Amino acid sequence: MSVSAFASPQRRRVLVFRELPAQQLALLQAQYEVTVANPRLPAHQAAFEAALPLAEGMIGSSVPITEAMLDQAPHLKVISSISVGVDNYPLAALRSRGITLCHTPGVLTETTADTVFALIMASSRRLVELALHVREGHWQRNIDESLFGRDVHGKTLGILGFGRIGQALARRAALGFNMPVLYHARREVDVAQQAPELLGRVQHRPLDEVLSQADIVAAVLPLTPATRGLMNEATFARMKPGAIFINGARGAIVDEAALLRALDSGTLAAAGLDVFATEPLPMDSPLRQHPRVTALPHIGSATHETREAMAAMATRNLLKALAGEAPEGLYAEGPEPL
Ligand SMILES: NC(=O)C1=CN([C@@H]2O[C@H](COP(=O)(O)OP(=O)(O)OC[C@H]3O[C@@H](n4cnc5c(N)ncnc54)[C@H](OP(=O)(O)O)[C@@H]3O)[C@@H](O)[C@H]2O)C=CC1
Ligand SMILES: O=CC(=O)O
Repeated sequence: MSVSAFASPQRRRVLVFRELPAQQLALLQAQYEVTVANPRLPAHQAAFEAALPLAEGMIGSSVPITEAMLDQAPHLKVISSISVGVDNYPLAALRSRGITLCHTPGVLTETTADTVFALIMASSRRLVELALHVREGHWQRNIDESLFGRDVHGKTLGILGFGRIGQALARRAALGFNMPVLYHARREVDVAQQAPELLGRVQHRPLDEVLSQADIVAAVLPLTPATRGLMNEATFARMKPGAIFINGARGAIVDEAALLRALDSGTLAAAGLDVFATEPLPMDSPLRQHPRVTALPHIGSATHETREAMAAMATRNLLKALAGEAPEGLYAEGPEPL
């Protein structure tokens, strides 16, 4: 991505802080003066900072937007995130400054649930480890039980967070793999209304019960002050010995040192992780090389179809909100609605 600006003093300005497909960029350029600059790239930092003072709209993802940045952007009206998660944004500061936040719920739900289920399969059946066994030339005779995995079908799945992605994951597990599902969320979902196909197949339970009864626990809830560090020494200790932990939410909901201890002590048989406290995962993180960790580079929604749909929705959101109309992906809730 190159830093680009198309200057004209009369037009309203938009700052694109992450790559946007050409078609979406063209839609923005048709109406606005557009600067493309990702502040995570050293070569773009100056352009990003130079664009803030006149920007009325911003669109992008994977960049923590700070109050200091908002201080530099007195004309900012809308931020359109190319993500469903909004943990990169200072929600209270946006609210107090009257800046609209948009995100992309829904369009990535099924793809992300696919990824989380793939991590469940990979961790339980040791797919990455065994594929490497073949690739590295170790398959000289039939494998013995030291390389056997664990069944997924019929096992109890615990889901932390039972919104769009949690329910899509539950459908895969309950309807496809005959798995009883226990879920933890602050509110019980009206399954008959919201997901009738899951009636009788999912149960709302307190966190402790989900952790102590599930064979596999998968996290798909937002990162908020209440969920930061939710999985720690004490909560991992409540899990069944030999259980599997999957994180498809955000890295910071997990105390990674406690996760490593749970793996090394045998409390956990394996972990499948799409997200990490620091991304990209640092080269010296023990999670990179751990034999019982399947680590993915935050690819929950990373298919061609879904990333295009997210970029298109985020662009529509930005254009509508800047035009004073109601965007479909308006982020309306605060971080802690209860
Ligand atoms: N790995 C990846 O690439 C991706 C990760 N994600 C992550 O997944 C998250 C969920 O997305 P989505 O399903 O669309 O979101 P939803 O808002 O539809 O669902 C969130 C769920 O989490 C529950 N929840 C919220 N706060 C708490 C809490 N403190 N304790 C327990 N449960 C809580 C909510 O229920 P209630 O409010 O009743 O508690 C709800 O069931 C995103 O915020 C994002 O962080 C999303 C897409 C891709
Ligand atoms: O992590 C991805 C998101 O959309 O949130």
